[in-house]
Amino acid sequence: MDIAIIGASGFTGGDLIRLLLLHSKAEVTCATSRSEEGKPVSSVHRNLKDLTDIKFTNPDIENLDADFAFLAVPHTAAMKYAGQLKERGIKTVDLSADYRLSKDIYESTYGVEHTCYFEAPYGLPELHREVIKGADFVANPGCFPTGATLAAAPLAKLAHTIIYDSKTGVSGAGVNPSKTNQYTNVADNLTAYKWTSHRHLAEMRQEAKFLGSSAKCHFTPHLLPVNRGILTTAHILLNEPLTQEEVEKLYQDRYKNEFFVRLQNPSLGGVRGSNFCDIGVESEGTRIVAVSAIDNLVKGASGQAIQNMNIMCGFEETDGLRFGPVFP
Ligand SMILES: NC(=O)C1=CN([C@@H]2O[C@H](COP(=O)(O)OP(=O)(O)OC[C@H]3O[C@@H](n4cnc5c(N)ncnc54)[C@H](OP(=O)(O)O)[C@@H]3O)[C@@H](O)[C@H]2O)C=CC1
Ligand SMILES: CC(=O)N[C@@H](CCC(=O)OP(=O)(O)O)C(=O)O
Repeated sequence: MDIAIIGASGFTGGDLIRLLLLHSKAEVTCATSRSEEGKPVSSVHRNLKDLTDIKFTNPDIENLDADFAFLAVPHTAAMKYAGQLKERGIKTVDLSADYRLSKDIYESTYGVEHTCYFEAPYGLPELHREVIKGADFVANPGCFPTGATLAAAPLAKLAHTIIYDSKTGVSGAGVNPSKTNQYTNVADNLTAYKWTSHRHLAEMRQEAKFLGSSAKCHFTPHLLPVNRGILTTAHILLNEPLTQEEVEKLYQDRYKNEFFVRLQNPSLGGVRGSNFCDIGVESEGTRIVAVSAIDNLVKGASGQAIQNMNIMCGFEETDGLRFGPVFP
């Protein structure tokens, strides 16, 4: 199956190419970048030298010759390509935020008009696998909402409040340098940002609601001086207390058939480079602390996008993704 990656010179585009090298049925035949047009992919993604010989091209959906596409471009750019891909019948996973929310919530959260809106399944397979199966366009979740929602899902319905406290690696900010992600701000440092107003809160609330929860959700992200990974501590405040045994059973039951969710003490090093989400949970009666760890570029983006492609195309769900994290 021929794959096109729109926005292939960025961090998620690079990881899509790297991961798809391992896929048994997919081959990347088109990788776009406007700024790197004509250059070999491996001259930008140097980790891929001698592993791919394709060159960057300009995005041109009208003449695109591919069976499947990934949109790995910033939000608001994705909506410029999505309609055309749909019209051309090219199945697509969009890694941006453009199709994750309802139109009105998207517009109020992102402060822009959505010029090409249609509904798409929210691509968190552990919650939405059945609707992803029949879809031709899937909205890949945000990195923070992936780790946060998986951490709280087994208890969401029983909670009155959920507080997500996340620490993220810097690659979450994309490849372009900025004041926030420059070395002097990040190295040897730890800061909170968008303390009460991060745009991913809308996704977390949407998914809590989907799980039948009426809990109030809150979220504060922190920038950590590492390249990859998100560790989320979810404080789940319950109406009625649960024992440690009861809580563990709820998590085991919920995730017993989920290959990419592992119940063990989570750490960034324990999932780095892989599509796993590791979750640990501890009860303090009416306060349950659930901690999750993901690699933001893999389960938080490109790996989950391939997991969604596998489900959409009827492939083995773990194809291209069945490998261990890099540790130490
Ligand atoms: N980084 C992460 O951890 C995560 C990212 N995401 C989302 O995935 C998407 C990609 O993220 P990331 O790889 O980090 O972003 P980067 O900024 O690293 O890369 C963006 C890519 O999109 C291309 N691009 C930018 N603007 C346009 C445009 N208007 N039209 C066509 N191509 C464009 C760029 O190349 P060029 O400008 O040369 O064309 C580049 O290849 C974003 O929507 C991001 O929010 C989601 C989850 C996690
Ligand atoms: C460190 C950092 O800046 N992280 C980004 C993560 C967002 C992201 O990548 O998710 P989207 O797909 O919704 O853009 C942020 O906090 O905005």
